[in-house]
Amino acid sequence: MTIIQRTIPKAIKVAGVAGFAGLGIYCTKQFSTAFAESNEPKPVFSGLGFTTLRLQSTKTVNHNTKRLVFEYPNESARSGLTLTSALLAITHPEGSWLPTIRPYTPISDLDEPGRIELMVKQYPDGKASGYLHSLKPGDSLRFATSLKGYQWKQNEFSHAYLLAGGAGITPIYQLIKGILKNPQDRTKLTLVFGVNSEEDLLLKEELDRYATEFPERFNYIYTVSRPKEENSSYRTGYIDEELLRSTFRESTQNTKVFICGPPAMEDSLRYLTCESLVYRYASDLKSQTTVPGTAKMSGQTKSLYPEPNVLTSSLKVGAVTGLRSNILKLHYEDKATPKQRAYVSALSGGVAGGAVTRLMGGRLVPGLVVFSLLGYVGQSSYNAIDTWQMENANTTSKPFLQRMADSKWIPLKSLSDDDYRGILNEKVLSIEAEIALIDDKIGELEKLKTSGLESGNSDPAAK
Ligand SMILES: Cc1cc2nc3c(=O)[nH]c(=O)nc-3n(C[C@H](O)[C@H](O)[C@H](O)COP(=O)(O)OP(=O)(O)OC[C@H]3O[C@@H](n4cnc5c(N)ncnc54)[C@H](O)[C@@H]3O)c2cc1C
Repeated sequence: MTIIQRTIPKAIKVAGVAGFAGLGIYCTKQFSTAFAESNEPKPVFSGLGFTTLRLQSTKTVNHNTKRLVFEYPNESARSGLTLTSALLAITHPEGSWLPTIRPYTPISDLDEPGRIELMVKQYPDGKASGYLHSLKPGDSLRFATSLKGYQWKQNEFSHAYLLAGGAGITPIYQLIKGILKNPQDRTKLTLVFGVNSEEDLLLKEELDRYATEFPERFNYIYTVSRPKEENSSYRTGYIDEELLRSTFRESTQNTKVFICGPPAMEDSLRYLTCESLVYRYASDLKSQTTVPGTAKMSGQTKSLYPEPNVLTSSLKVGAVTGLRSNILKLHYEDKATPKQRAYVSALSGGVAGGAVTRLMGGRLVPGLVVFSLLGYVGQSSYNAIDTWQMENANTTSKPFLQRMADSKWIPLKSLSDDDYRGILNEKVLSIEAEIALIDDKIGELEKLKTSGLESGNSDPAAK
């Protein structure tokens, strides 16, 4: 903070703050005016903050999956979410003293007024999913802010390949629904949906309906790894390279692959790209031989949501910063010494880092220790740099050559004026001493000359 304060002139800062304030007021006014004009209530998930919704109804889909419908406080309110978004649900699993936060993707129309629907698969010993499955109509659930995934732009790609595994179909389904219901969007979609058994083909009815309604734009392939039916009508096996090679038949220009599924599936598929798969397919057709070489990661493959560690890191940074600035403001009234700042950063890092790590399913103590250390070391380094900068701000900066000469690693020495004067004085003294010696010599010679002359005059024969 200090660095910014020092480098940005006060006038610019004031103008910036005023600008932001103005923009904020303008946006708020525009926003409220728009809603006032249209008589629409404020979107339910607008901005940051918590939202508590009442569970209206539940529906069992299969042995481990349920659909949960939540109602908005105002029946004409809409979600305000965009493609693709998920909601962070705050759950309170039994026996856990800290809440557990997990993202869940709405499967209902994001513009639908009055309600929102989630589809939740329960994992064995799953904390959040177990809690959500235990909820009864009339119970309420709190949501933290919404989580934005890939920001879809209509007609950005001519064809999108969507690879979904298990409950990973929910974000992919939200995308399919949003694209197909937009009459201006002409993107073609191919879904490859991999599940364990036939009963795990979630949202199958809806997907079948879309395939019938939009035969030119939407098609799908279901693949079942452990089919229960003897003569299953579905492809058997995982989503693998062979399946993708037979699916990706189009030119790779302007196509994109989206992946959403269990971490292991995402990891194994991420390294296969649309480009490499089409290339391999084309080469195989020509030569009928296997194309050597491993597929490389490229920008054409995209996970729909940020990596969980990116999400966790952002939450941690946000929590640490918030906690730290509040302690500094409330307890120290923004007058903490550098040492106190280091302690506050360590404390905030530990508490916030530990809590977020725990909330996102990690272990509390390692999170606490690592983040308090990071907080302390980070703040101390900042303090050291800040002190160094302050000291340097008060001294005039030296030219580059002089700084080089000042370095103990360079065998040159830079001279100050006093050093230089001292050396000159030494020289003058030594010259004066030499002059004095020469004077002595001249004196002696003159003496010799006079004494020689005198003796020559009295006894010229001695010469
Ligand atoms: C952006 C996003 C959107 C999501 N949307 C949905 C959704 O709409 N519906 C839905 O049901 N889930 C969705 N999930 C997954 C969800 O957030 C939770 O991860 C899931 O419910 C498990 O949480 P838990 O607390 O019950 O399990 P945990 O207590 O964290 O884990 C219990 C056990 O289940 C295993 N497990 C946890 N998650 C998975 C997984 N994804 N695949 C395989 N095994 C797993 C763990 O390894 C562990 O053994 C989404 C995830 C993300 C990142």
